[in-house]
Amino acid sequence: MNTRGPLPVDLGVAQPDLFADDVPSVDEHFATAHRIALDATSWVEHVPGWLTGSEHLLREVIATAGWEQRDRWMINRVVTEPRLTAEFPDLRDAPVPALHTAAAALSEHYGVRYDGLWINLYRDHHDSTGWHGDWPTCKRDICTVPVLTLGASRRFLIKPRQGGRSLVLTPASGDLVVMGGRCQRDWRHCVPKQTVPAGARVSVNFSSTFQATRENG
Ligand SMILES: O=C(O)CCC(=O)C(=O)O
Ligand SMILES: [Fe+2]
Repeated sequence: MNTRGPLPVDLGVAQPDLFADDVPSVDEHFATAHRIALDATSWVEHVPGWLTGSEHLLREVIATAGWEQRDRWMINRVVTEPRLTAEFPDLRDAPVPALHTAAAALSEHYGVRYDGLWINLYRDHHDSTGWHGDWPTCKRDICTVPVLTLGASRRFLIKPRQGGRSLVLTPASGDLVVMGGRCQRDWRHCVPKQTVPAGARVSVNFSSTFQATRENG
């Protein structure tokens, strides 16, 4: 069961027009990109400060995305997800022009046509995403998944599917984290709850119909 409607919490964010001179823009050259090889076939890339004007974009996305509180079955009980979600399987339905520009720049750079969005809102430090590999957005062995952070910095962990040490990234507002190669098959990622208070964080996950489709149809 999903419920859609006005934002159920007051996140204390100002209206977008107060930041009208802070127009979001992305670095089409990905000049700060730093790629980490996780193993021979998986990698994660951190692009600090990829988007400028992220506070403006955060407020715009929070105000316009149309958030859902989703529930899901966990074995034998229904659990309310500890975050809000806005999903745009067709990018053309996404309300914020800067996200269209960002998708175009990512498509050009990574050679994947990003034509959809999946947006999470972590209202505060109690919100989280558990360990997972992305599905159904990645049904191919090799997928490139860009995730843009807006707002609070939170820890983003990635560890081998079989278990083992986690790599920790702490993307700040405007940073991009990109998972590539066999990451969604062989690795798991999460954004854990934390005791240290944090304000609102939005993560924009760029999806592609191509990657969400199995190799053999
Ligand atoms: O919030 C993040 O940085 C990651 C979100 C995520 O992994 C997902 O929604 O699949
Ligand atoms: Fe994910």
